Amino acid sequence: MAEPALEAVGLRRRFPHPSGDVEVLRGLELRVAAGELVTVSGRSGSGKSALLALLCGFDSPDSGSVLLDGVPIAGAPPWHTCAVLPQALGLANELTIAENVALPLRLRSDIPKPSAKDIHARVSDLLEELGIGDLGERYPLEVSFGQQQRVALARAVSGRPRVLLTDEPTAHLDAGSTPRVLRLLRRCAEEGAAVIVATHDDEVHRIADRRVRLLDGVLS
Ligand SMILES: Nc1ncnc2c1ncn2[C@@H]1O[C@H](COP(=O)(O)OP(=O)(O)OP(=O)(O)O)[C@@H](O)[C@H]1O
Repeated sequence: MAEPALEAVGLRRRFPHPSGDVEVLRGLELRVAAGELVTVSGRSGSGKSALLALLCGFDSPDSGSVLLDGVPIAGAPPWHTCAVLPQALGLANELTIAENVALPLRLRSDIPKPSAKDIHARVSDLLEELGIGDLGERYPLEVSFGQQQRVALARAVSGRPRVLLTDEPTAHLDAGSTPRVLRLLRRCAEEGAAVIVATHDDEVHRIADRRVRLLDGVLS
């Protein structure tokens, strides 16, 4: 495999529980190369979301480390480096859908800011591609949860992140929308992102370069 873009080394994470602490991740190892799409399966409660939270720096492991391009992360990296589509979506409800998707492009400070015309074009293309091209001027709470989920995916990918982490990205979609989301995830990998998808959906596993399973706190 090529040098990993994202690497998890010996991740351990324990959570308090009324009947005693539960160690959800027990020395987990994962390496994902740039351009690779990896799906993570595992029963409900096995720790998929907990793993994604560690990989994007929202949470810290009890021991072990997460490396991006060989460098340990300290807190959450910027969106253009590592973007996340969490199950809770995390859209800004006071911004329109188009403004939400434009955020990573507007906030990026490491390169010259794209022009308003380029931002508009990127946002429109993504919304169109995901079948929600007519919703840009609405607010997140004025559309369905499945539509919000696609908005959150568009926002995650708009800044062309090096690493894309998505949690159940097809969970609330109708049959017509799933292929659109799968095509976009695949394209992100083909454009060079390391893509990790936690999912129960066999349709998503079918587009993966590699599938790993989370069981008893480790991947196999
Ligand atoms: N912040 C937390 N505090 C306490 N327990 C937690 C916390 N986060 C996760 N857990 C526990 O860790 C375990 C794994 O949860 P997680 O949400 O990662 O599972 P999952 O595999 O993503 O499940 P699902 O497929 O249902 O989304 C669960 O037992 C959960 O209760």
